[in-house]
Amino acid sequence: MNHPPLLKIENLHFAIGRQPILRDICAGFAAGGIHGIIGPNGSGKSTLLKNLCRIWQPQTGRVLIDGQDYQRIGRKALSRLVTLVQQDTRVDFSISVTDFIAMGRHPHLQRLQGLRQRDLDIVEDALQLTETVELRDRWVNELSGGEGQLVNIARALATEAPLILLDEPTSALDIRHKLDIMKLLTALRNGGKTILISIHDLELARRYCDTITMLDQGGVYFHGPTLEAFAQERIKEVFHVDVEEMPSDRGVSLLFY
Ligand SMILES: Nc1ncnc2c1ncn2[C@@H]1O[C@H](COP(=O)(O)OP(=O)(O)OP(=O)(O)O)[C@@H](O)[C@H]1O
Repeated sequence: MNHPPLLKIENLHFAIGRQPILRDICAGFAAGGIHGIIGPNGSGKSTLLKNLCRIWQPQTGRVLIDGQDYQRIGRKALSRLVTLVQQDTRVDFSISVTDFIAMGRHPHLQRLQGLRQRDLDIVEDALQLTETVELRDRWVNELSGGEGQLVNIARALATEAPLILLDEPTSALDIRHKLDIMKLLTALRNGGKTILISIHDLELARRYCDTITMLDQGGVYFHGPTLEAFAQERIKEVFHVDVEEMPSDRGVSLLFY
């Protein structure tokens, strides 16, 4: 991966009230990669993702998307560049899967404009890519956690945003659905998307992410290639556990103790 960074974070500080949550975050994320954000509970992963799509705004520092300061980008245009798949997929209103995914087209439409054929085609593609075609007429609020997560990703795809942020998309899923999501993200990366994923499962992170950003107490402890991230001393210092890499024919598994 030798692409220039699609996303650059410069000296980002974020506080809630007087409580500093993120401090002096600096990082660059190359286009066309899966970038893992890891760190203990409360280290700031979700808060960082929310700052990167302007749900929350940093008090100081800059976020550059494709070289442009995101504060200078209008809300709709920003939604066409970056989209967040939140952790909680539940909605408290009845909406069909197809209509929910079609909401991803809103940044491309004028106010009160209906969906055009191109929008319907993109929704169809998102259903196909996420293998959710069979769910299309179901109510979103009646889906299982795994189904809901796929539909959420389909909505993100419908935005056509090149930058997709995912907040712990695998945490509530069984092992098969976890692997399905990671394989889907790999396919999207191979298709050119840039993906930032906060993830607790360190084994999945090691296997599927191209780079790792390790947060500790609101700061960046490590930012670089995945294989370097999992050095014993780093894991020990940030997660306070020991780790041993166990190589096998199928890759490397991690033993924590
Ligand atoms: N709305 C809020 N108001 C006040 N403090 C908050 C709010 N949201 C998050 N925080 C605090 O910010 C810090 C970082 O939280 P955040 O959810 O970003 O961490 P995280 O790394 O995603 O955690 P986890 O792995 O448990 O999901 C925590 O100390 C949390 O208590």
